[in-house]
Amino acid sequence: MLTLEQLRITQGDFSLTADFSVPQGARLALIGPSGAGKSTLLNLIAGYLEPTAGRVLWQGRDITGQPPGQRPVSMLFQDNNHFPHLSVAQNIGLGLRPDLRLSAAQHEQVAQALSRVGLDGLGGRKPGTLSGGQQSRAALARVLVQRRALVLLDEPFSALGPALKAEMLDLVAALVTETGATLLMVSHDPDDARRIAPLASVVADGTVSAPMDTETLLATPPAALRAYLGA
Ligand SMILES: Nc1ncnc2c1ncn2[C@@H]1O[C@H](COP(=O)(O)OP(=O)(O)OP(=O)(O)O)[C@@H](O)[C@H]1O
Repeated sequence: MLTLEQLRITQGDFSLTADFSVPQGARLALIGPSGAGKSTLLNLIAGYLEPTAGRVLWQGRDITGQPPGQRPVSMLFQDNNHFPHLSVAQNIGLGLRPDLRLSAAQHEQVAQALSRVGLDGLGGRKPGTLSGGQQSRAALARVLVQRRALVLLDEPFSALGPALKAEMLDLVAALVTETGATLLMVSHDPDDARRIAPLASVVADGTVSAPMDTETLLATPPAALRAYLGA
């Protein structure tokens, strides 16, 4: 279970609070207006930002003071954060060993991850030579080899067309189900939340609401979400 315990961050005029838990293996969408703090929340959980107050706990253990690399977290950003000068396989290998001195078993893990995301035979290519959808798959393969308990996605598929995005969301759902990982995903599109996340939280007015059933939330949105959805 991920617990955000009276978590608060203040950056200039902006302040965000969160106080709830997410069950292990859950898939949670974070929905809310631009600038409301969705990325900020993911960065707090990943350790790229420090809270002003409160704690982040994983399975009851306080991880608030841990550096990002030591947290049980994989994070995927909108730009897929590939290193352009490294091959696709090397980019995935970085998820296992930052110095890329992979053992035979780790090379095999990379090959298996490539295969699982449908990129068999493309490991030797540079990321820039892959299509947008293939780059997203490669980024997912890196998350997959890391086998971390918490997977954070910050609108990674927003540049893809609707059909490809739906395919990637289904792949993410399948992968996190296989590994038992807990997923938090930022999305601007309520249909993304419906497709992949049984639970959703609203990020608005300086607060992240406790997770609730996605369909119920979207059917009866609170005022802040109603304004955002344009309903
Ligand atoms: N270093 C900073 N100092 C002051 N304010 C900041 C700083 N960094 C971010 N902010 C503010 O924090 C708020 C939350 O930003 P964040 O990127 O988390 O929003 P978001 O919900 O992810 O937005 P979007 O949907 O547009 O990506 C914004 O209002 C932003 O201006």
